[in-house]
Amino acid sequence: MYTRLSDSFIHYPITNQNHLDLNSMKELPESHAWLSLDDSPSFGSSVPDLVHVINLNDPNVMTLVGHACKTWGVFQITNHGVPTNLLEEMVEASRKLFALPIQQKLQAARAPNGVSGYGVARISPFFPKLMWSEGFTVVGSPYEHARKLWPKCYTKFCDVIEEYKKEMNKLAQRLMSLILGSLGVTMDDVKWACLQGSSPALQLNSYPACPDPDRAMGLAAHTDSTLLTILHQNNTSGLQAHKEGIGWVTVPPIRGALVVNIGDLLHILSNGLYTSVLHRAKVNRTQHRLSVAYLYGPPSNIQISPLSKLTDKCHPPLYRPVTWSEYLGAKAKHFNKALSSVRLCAPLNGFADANDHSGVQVG
Ligand SMILES: O=C(O)CCC(=O)C(=O)O
Ligand SMILES: [Fe+2]
Repeated sequence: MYTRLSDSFIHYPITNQNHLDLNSMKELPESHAWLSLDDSPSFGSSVPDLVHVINLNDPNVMTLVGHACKTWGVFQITNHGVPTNLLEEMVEASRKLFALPIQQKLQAARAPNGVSGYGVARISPFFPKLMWSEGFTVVGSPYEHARKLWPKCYTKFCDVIEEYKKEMNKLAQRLMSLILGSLGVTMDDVKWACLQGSSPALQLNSYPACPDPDRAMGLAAHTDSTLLTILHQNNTSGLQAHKEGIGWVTVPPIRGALVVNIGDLLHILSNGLYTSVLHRAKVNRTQHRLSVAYLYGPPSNIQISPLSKLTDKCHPPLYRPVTWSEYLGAKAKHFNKALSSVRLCAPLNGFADANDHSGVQVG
């Protein structure tokens, strides 16, 4: 069994990475033209209750966070303490990276069965069409790949990445403490929660302006294989979350706010009480959209299983213990059925795991 994050995809290489230079395309190629974007939302005649915006200084913050985790699995946060200039510097560093010529970016290409480097979305093999996006993943130190991008001046990029990871780690731990608190559990009950996440990943996403955005998909529907993800969507609309009974809802960018997604591992940890949110990114005709996702998980040697405080005779554990990298492997193999693949007992309704989203059209 692999416990190192970098080994997660060793058996699941992406063999056919089609590296088109999207920035130079005047038309949408057939390879990127999606037949159905499942846009049939949305709110009918009633006004939906929108993705919550939570002020982290609110005296009621724990209750608000718990409610958002239960009902949506996604929320936005303000007063999060991450300096604005660091958020801006991170976006500028990404902009510089994605503005490099494609041949240069390919110098730092992710190995077919690796996790770090430049490449297409890891979920691409599950879809018949390609996505209108490019990505750069950092697990561990960014130096090796950054040196290939900028042989002489990679230090600034690496410094920004390291500083960003440091700040995000602080914030992720604060959020974990609130989330656990809202479940009636303390950080002391979950010893590993106070430790540094194993090797949290940073995912830089680039969605160039698209000549035919209604038929293109930036990042197809998926849940994150994390405990939680902190997303900076840089004032450009594109992120949508799916809510049962409502459909796809845009998570509007709010200046200075960050988006928090609940991931599959938190769904497991909470024994299904908190929902991992299905989300996707759309593209637009005029703006190049950049986003930065901080993917936070448990330390690599820790097996995640439903918290014992949340289980009893009437609420048996629904999932078997699984490490982060083992779960990433399950995701690479089963994609939207990964949760079912680690499920111990069938849901009471006899259907597939509600959080597997098998019934939602993800393509
Ligand atoms: O770009 C976005 O808004 C979403 C990115 C995302 O979902 C991811 O990186 O996992
Ligand atoms: Fe995501």
